[in-house]
Amino acid sequence: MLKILSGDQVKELDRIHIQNAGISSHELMERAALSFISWWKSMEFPKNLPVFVFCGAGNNGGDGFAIARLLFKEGWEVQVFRCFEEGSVLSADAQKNLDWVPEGVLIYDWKEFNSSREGLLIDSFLGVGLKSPIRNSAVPIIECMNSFPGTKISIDLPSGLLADSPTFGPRVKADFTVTFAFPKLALLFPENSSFSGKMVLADIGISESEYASFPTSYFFLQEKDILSRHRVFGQFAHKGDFGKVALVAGSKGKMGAAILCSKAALRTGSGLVTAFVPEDERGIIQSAVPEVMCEFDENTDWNKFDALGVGPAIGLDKKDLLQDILKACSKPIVLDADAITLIASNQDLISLIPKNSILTPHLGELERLIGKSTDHLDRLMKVKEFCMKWQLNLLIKGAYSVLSLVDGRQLFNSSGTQYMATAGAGDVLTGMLTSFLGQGYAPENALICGVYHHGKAGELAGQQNRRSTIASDISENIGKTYTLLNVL
Ligand SMILES: NC(=O)C1=CN([C@@H]2O[C@H](COP(=O)(O)OP(=O)(O)OC[C@H]3O[C@@H](n4cnc5c(N)ncnc54)[C@H](OP(=O)(O)O)[C@@H]3O)[C@@H](O)[C@H]2O)[C@@H](O)CC1
Ligand SMILES: [K+]
Repeated sequence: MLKILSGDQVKELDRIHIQNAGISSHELMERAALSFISWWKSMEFPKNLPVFVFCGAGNNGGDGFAIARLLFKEGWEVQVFRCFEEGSVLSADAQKNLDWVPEGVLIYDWKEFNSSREGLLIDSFLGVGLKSPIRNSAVPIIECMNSFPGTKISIDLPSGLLADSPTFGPRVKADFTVTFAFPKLALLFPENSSFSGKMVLADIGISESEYASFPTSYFFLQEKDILSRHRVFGQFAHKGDFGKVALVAGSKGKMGAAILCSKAALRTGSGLVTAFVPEDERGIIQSAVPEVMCEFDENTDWNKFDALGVGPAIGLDKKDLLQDILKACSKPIVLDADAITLIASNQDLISLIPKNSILTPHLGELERLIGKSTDHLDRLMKVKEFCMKWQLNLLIKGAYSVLSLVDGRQLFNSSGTQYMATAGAGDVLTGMLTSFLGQGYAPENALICGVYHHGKAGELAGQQNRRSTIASDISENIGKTYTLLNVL
């Protein structure tokens, strides 16, 4: 898993890599520029548009000068806009790349920029070197870039955005941010999404082993991390191996939640799925999902199941049932929706939750559970504390959902799409997580596989249906995610 380092650690990582690879810092900058160019080519921007590159005096600006040179070589009309006084001292690598800007690329002062021209703007003014809110003298430069209505692409970070803490001052509003080596933490904060635009991760050839000595609790979960987390089932596997799970879900008028999570558990691979639903409502689920069995006796032996998912639409009058389940269960379980609201308003229940269980609140439920947060960083810290204190796993849902683990690690998921913001998507996830637990996955792996495949299934559904995606479409695409990732 890719470590997410702090802006301060970048220089040290550079130093280690430069030493290991036997290259100069200027060569590393060239790699960054080349990596950017390969993304640029994949975008197929209209070639008739001129490119305006805003460059600062540090290494972020150095990237910009190199990119200007490489784009010019590719046949683009390129203009550079200097974001520093003429005669300023530049970083050594930026100066070298400035010296290498070919004659065909005209260099102007940023004040000469005409924002009403059509073109593509590259923001290479400030990157991870920014450690405090920008100086007053830099504000008009940011405003100038933001007055440009065309596509804006930020290099490494939108200028003005701090790499890993909340930012309040002016910053560039980018359509894309092409960030090097690892995602900068601030690019994953929901409050920055309108500034960072779509994040693109550009590889600059630093291997994960070079990150080994860097302490961090933040990680970025990618497709290549998933397959090894899966269990393999052979030819002789039987229903029992795929697990017997129960879902406590649904109530009068909200039986859809029970249907969605049960079906998702089946689609994820569970051998046997039992739904605990109100007896009067059983007809709905039994005709919608004939593969699901129903039970109604709340005094059942909950430990006869390999895994349990509790909460979707059970109603807030089920505290006693929830308490009985928590007291009875010896294995980790999945808790969602109404179960979390009940726990939030009866906090004495928290200590009854089996260790290593998985909680999947939406933001409203999370706030009820741990209190209000001032921003995402504050939320991350509060959740980490909660998970470590109670030895629980918790998912913060949203773009780049955060998988907060019992040991304090927090993993940002990279799969998913905005089209998953639809009723019942969370019920599908509960079914998937419960299914993986029931298939014998350790809770950490169940959470990682469940969240990643859920996001991937949502992406596939979103590609076909865009905003008409409904939760059932996510479920119907779970199988395709297994094919895509080659999970047997
Ligand atoms: N491994 C990687 O990831 C690689 C990283 N690389 C790239 O290097 C970038 C980091 O470069 P960096 O360290 O030179 O800093 P950078 O962002 O250019 O900022 C320095 C400039 O900001 C200015 N400035 C400072 N504070 C300010 C303020 N409050 N308000 C206004 N201005 C302020 C400061 O001015 P000064 O204080 O010196 O007067 C100076 O001019 C990184 O983001 C990536 O793009 C690649 O090239 C290679 C591989
Ligand atoms: K930038």
